[in-house]
Amino acid sequence: MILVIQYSKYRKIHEKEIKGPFPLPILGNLHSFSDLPHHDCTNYTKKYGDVMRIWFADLYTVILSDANIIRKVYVENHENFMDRPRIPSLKYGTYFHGTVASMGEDWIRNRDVVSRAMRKTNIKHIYELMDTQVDILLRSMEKISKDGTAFEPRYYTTKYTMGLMYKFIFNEEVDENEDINNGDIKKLGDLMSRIMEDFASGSLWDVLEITRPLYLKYLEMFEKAFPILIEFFEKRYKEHLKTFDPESPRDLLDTLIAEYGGGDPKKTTKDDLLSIYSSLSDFFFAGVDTSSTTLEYLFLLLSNYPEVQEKVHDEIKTTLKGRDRVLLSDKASLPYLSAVIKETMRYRPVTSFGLPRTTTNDIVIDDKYFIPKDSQVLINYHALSFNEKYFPNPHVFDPTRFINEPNNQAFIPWSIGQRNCVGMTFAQDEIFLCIANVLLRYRFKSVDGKKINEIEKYGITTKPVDRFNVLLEKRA
Ligand code: HEM
Repeated sequence: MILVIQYSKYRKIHEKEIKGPFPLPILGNLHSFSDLPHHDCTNYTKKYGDVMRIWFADLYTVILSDANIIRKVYVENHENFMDRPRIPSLKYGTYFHGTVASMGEDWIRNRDVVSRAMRKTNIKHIYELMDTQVDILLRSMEKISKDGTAFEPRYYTTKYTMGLMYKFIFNEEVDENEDINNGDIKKLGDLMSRIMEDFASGSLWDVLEITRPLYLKYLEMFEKAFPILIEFFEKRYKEHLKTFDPESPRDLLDTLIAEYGGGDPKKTTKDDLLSIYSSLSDFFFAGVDTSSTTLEYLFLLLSNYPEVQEKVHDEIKTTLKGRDRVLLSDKASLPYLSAVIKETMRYRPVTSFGLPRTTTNDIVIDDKYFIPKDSQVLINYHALSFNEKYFPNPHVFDPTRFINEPNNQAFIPWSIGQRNCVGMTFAQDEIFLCIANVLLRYRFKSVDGKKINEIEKYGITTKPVDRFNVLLEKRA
């Protein structure tokens, strides 16, 4: 009986149905995935094309690997694709509030609030925060290079982006000597990973209909990560209210307080509070690991390609004409560095499938592809990055491709359209300021003189599979 129900689901649904591999009952196509599912999907494109269908157990999923189609879907048909799939883990991890998880009118309002909040949190102030964090990182590097010990990029790039986010969100300092592998920061990171892991990297329980009632019951009874996170944010919310001045917001939390009721218990609803707490959680979730992993890959690839590292150092040195600090205003004068950052993000995209979207109505895209209502839609960043049509010789790490074509329309690591990454400029600036100032002062290389393993490990953010160290050499 189950088999009949399962297979009736897989029947042909439209003459313009999207092609994909043959599914099995219950698991759909999940059985065919290895521990690098984004690579598996890239391989499937050879047979099924740049728009294909995969059954994630019971969830009909459309995977896009072509920049023109992605534009047609995410920009031209934004309204039909702006929501996120209503999967159980997202429900119990966010109560569908905040920026990442809200839908429809709620999302439109929240996105507007958050975008204004980011603009209002005085831009100059944000740059000063970034500068301070760069200083902290450079002091750690100075000490490590003097001691002659090895430098672990993952630890220090995470400390850099986490320190920045703490200050940006709560106006709180992360102590320079604090070990982020312990204490409050570790607790916060673990909670957020638990909440977002299933949503961002996929979980069988979320997509199996047969076990859904049990799974929902389980989450209702035992999933306590989001309530604990709420307590963490609520404590800071109350602290902020004691000294809150709507005329001079100190941080993101202040600007969200001002936007959602100004802290007045009569004006601030329960929903408003959830929107504030969930938005704070989103910024930690979406803004820490993504940027730190991009920086980690920069350390890895520049160690593996020393000629690129020397060239980019020379460009910075020549441009600065004796100054000892790279400023954001130097960005336009450093095209090779910009190209290196872009090529790193192309060669090793940190979000394998971006964040999932869903369809509000049946739709035919480009007169070719039928996408049914309630499908999950993903971008395969790996396939897009290695699509020869847009990036010739894609398996070669070659920053000059972005010198020749700085505005390559297929380079969209922050997604596109109205629901793209709200932290894009923030991320671009923090990555640029950090790596430029490091490269000005240090040469780095692998510890054993061999190439560092470039293979990635799939996850919420896709990181280098091995933690690695580099040796630092202070430049004259
Ligand atoms: C290398 C760094 C980053 C990359 C590659 C990246 C990429 C992305 C992508 C692909 C999405 C999904 C957009 C979609 O649904 O189409 C996204 C969403 C988002 N990102 Fe980023 N991101 C980065 C850094 C940041 C930073 C630093 C912040 C915060 C300051 C941030 C905040 C967000 C938020 C809040 C969303 C949800 C937007 C919404 O649903 O409206 N991201 N990001």
